[in-house]
Amino acid sequence: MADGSVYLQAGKAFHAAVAEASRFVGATAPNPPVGCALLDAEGAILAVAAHHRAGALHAEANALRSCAERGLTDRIATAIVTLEPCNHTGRTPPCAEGLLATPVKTIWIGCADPNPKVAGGGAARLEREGREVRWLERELHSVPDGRLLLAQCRGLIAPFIRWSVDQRAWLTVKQAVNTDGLMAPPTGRTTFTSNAALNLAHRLRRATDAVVTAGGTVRADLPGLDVRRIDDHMGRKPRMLVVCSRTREVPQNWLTMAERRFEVIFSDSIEEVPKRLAEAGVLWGLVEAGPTLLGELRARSLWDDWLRIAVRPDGNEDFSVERRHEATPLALFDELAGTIVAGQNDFT
Ligand SMILES: NC(=O)C1=CN([C@@H]2O[C@H](COP(=O)(O)OP(=O)(O)OC[C@H]3O[C@@H](n4cnc5c(N)ncnc54)[C@H](OP(=O)(O)O)[C@@H]3O)[C@@H](O)[C@H]2O)C=CC1
Ligand SMILES: Nc1c(N[C@@H]2O[C@H](COP(=O)(O)O)[C@@H](O)[C@H]2O)[nH]c(=O)[nH]c1=O
Repeated sequence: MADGSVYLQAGKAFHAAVAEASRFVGATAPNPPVGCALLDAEGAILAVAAHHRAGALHAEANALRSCAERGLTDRIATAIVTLEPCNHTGRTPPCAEGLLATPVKTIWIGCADPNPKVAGGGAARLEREGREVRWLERELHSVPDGRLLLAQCRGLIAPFIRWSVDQRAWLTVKQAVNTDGLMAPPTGRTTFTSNAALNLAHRLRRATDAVVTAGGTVRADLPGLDVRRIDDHMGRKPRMLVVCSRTREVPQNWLTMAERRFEVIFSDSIEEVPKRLAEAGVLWGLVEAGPTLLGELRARSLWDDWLRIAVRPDGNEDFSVERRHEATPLALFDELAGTIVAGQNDFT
């Protein structure tokens, strides 16, 4: 096969693997979401699969099983993985071994595994056995949408890295701003953004492990903070956490909150919040709070990325993303990915 079509097929398969992994973002903690596509020698996709939840099969194992069930194992020529295959036995057997049990010739890897137990080991194991390992990062300009796909592969694991390396939850702030530059909705309402923006907000809720709000918003809005507006929400219910200071009184809506199974994080010091969330098992938290908490998070650089939805006087909206790291899980959302890839080096 000519190199051009190899790149075309790899790009297509990376898109499929990222899309499948994205469906399980928010369901795999404390593991990262991972996707895998297996291709035949002509570049046709034989199977696409993802890791569904901790303890369940890894993406590669799931895709291999799908091929085995249909008698297609002998046709596997290329594997596309969003994350380097593992080579250690954890809750499941090593994926590198699973791949080595097939005739796979080439393994394309989206990004290296930051887990010190894997870190380069999976790729090295495959190469030692004579299989070709190709890193998306090194062939970005040849693979169609290479930069977008790399941003998405890195975005899939960004909260996991923050959690496992820094023991902190990844915090995405979502802030809606009206034409006056203010965040308060009109009386009697809890939101003021368009359906498109609210749909995105609910997809973000579905993808995150917890929605984080604060005492002021609970008192003003008694927010639901649940996942609606999405058909394919797969029963996802992010935890709902409320940040309160110990020194102030417990929000007066406490009883209703308790019925809705809110959890309260009392925090003497706001600096502790990302760490406290990580301890509570949250890899990725979506902050939907008012200007007081947002001001505190910003002043102390306690956020990882910041999505601002600004309503313009003509009623349209501008979506902008600020980020403090090169990788961001917001790259997984179609309406934000373009801005993120365009401003690839534009982070603090
Ligand atoms: N447009 C938008 O995107 C959004 C708008 N809103 C709007 O925001 C308004 C409410 O905002 P606001 O009153 O500023 O309230 P916040 O939601 O920012 O909550 C403030 C509360 O957070 C807690 N808190 C603040 N700082 C700390 C700290 N250092 N340590 C621990 N806890 C802390 C305190 O809770 P406590 O007092 O309980 O101790 C404080 O009262 C509402 O009108 C709501 O509709 C809300 C969310 C999103
Ligand atoms: N105002 C505002 C938002 N505000 C957030 O959404 C909460 C209401 O959501 P729910 O209780 O699920 O209906 C509200 O309390 C606040 O946390 N979100 C937005 O996408 N757009 C908006 O204009």
